Formats: sequence, C-alpha cells, structure tokens
Amino acid sequence: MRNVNQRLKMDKKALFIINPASGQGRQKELERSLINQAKSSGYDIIFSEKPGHAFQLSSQAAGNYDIVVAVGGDGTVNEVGRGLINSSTALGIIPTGSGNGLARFLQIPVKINKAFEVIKEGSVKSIDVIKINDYYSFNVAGIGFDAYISHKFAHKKKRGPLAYMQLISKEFPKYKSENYTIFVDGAKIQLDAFLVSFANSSQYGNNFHIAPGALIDDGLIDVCLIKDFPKFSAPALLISMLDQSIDKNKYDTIIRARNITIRHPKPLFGHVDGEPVNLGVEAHINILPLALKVTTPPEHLIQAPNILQPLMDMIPLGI
Ligand SMILES: Nc1ncnc2c1ncn2[C@@H]1O[C@H](COP(=O)(O)OP(=O)(O)OP(=O)(O)O)[C@@H](O)[C@H]1O
Repeated sequence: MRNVNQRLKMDKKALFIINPASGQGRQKELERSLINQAKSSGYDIIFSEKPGHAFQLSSQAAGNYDIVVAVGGDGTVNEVGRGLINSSTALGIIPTGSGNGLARFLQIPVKINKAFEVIKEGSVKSIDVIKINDYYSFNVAGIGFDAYISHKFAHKKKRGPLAYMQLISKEFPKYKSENYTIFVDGAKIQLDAFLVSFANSSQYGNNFHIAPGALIDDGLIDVCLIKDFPKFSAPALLISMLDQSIDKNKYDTIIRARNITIRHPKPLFGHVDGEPVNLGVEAHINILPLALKVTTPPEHLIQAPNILQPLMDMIPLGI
C-alpha cells in the first residue's frame, strides 16, 4: 500500500512558477536549493519575467498539470491562482514574501523545504474566490487605509517589513477616514470608515487577523467595517488583530454577505491580496464559491498559528 501511495505522490505533475523579484537574502539561497529539489523530483520550473507573466504562465498550465506552484509572496500567489480559477489544477504555495497571508491561513509552513514537502505529500481542497470588479482575491481585499498604504508602498524603492512599518507610522497620523455608501446584500450602510475589508481568509498575513471567524470555503465574504476611531485607539485595535478579537472591538462590525456594492464620489483606491488596484467610483464585490483548488498540508506539516511566528521565521535557524 505504502509503495502505491509513494508512486502516486511521485507521479504528480507539478509546475513551479518562481518570481525572482520576491524574497531576499537567505530566502534566495533557499530558493536555489528548492530548484535542485524540484528538478530531482521531475517537476517543471519556470521564472516569471515581469508583472502579469505568472498569470499568463499559470493560465497556459491550467488543466495540464496537477499542481501549479507559486514561489513568491501574496502578489505571485494572486497571479498564479487567477490563472487556475475553475480549472482542475490546484494552486500550491511556497511562500517567500513578507506577509504570506493565504499560506499562513492554510497553515502551510513558511520554511521552504517544508513547504516543498506539502507539494509532494499534501492534499487538495477547494476554496472560495472573491471577485472585485475585474480583479480576484483569494485572501483579503479592501478599500481605505490599508489600500492607501499599498498604493504608497508600490512607489517606494525600499522594500521589506521594516520599510512597510515606517510608511504606516508616517501616514497613519495624517490619514482621514472617508464616507462610503455600501450595499451589503441589498442593505444600505453609510459610514465614515477607516477601512472596509472583504475577507475570504481570516488574515492579512503575519497573523494579523482582520476577520477572526472567516472560513475560506463557506460561500460567504466577511465584510469588515472599521469605523472612524480616535487615533489613541490604534494600539488596542492592532493588538486585537493579533489575538483574534477584533470582532469584539466597538469600532468594528463584521457582516457575512455574498454581494456588496460600494459607491463613492471619488475613484476608490483598493487592494487585492495586498497589491494596489484602482476600482473607480463603483466597486462590485461577489463570491465565487469553491472556484479554486489549493494544496493543504498533511497533519505533520501543519504550521500552527502563533503570534510570534513571523518574528521567529526571520531568524535563520535552518531550512
Ligand atoms: N520577474 C519579475 N520582475 C519584477 N517583478 C515581478 C517579476 N515577476 C513578478 N513580478 C511582480 O512582483 C510583484 C511582487 O511579488 P510578490 O508580492 O510575490 O513578492 P513580495 O513583494 O516579495 O512579497 P510581499 O508582497 O509578501 O512582500 C508582483 O506584483 C508581481 O507581479
């Protein structure tokens, strides 16, 4: 029996799409060792050459491979995943970004060698996909402060989590909430919001949970409305994301829905899985139930969530 299972695992046809612009330092070294392992397992490997290329590659591979693996951060996962929607091919993830939201939610290890084992040994499940105008989100999309930061960050030369935190601390004190008109499954809501998130998974990345109860396969979007709040409440809100209690904060309301429309007098800055997008003056958000297959870890490779994990992952204790 064991031999049959092993043979089935070896027979998986997988394509690794590597974003060479993602990850840095030690991650790069580990990426090289990943390439050797993938080659010796008989898997195909290709590098994305520019933004949008990973999407083209995965669209061509859809239906022709059992798994197409995104090697990169959330932007690469989004591009590769988009090409696989409604196909028989599963998305695999080797997370090398700084947030790794979907990988963390799916409890995929962030150590490259372990994530590689998930491709070989993991199982496949279907997850929902959020559509927001012409974009697709597998993790969290939204408007407001986080989207504003994603637009600003896209223009920064300095990358990495530290540069990201610096930008937030510079922009947060002067950021003003905006008034939005939102229709949630037909019910009209008008509010001054700091941000509005559409959550498929529970977290942005790095175990910052914006929608603690979100399920990725329930056919519903967790609409997280963070109302305008006094700036001194920010630390409490931040901590409540880490301890998964933001839904109990008085400035937060979470509504589960299938269809949302937002109207705004000015073009909306949005983000999709952390990548900046322009949504125009009207955004339509809906859910595509179970439209994407993903690989998930077997029990012995599950990365249990731990708020200190992102810090520990930065310490190079081996692969
Ligand atoms: N060869 C390439 N050169 C430059 N950019 C690329 C290339 N291939 C893909 N990209 C773009 O790189 C961008 C960033 O990718 P990704 O989010 O995966 O990495 P990251 O920025 O390191 O991760 P994180 O967002 O978690 O910090 C994506 O928008 C993708 O389109």
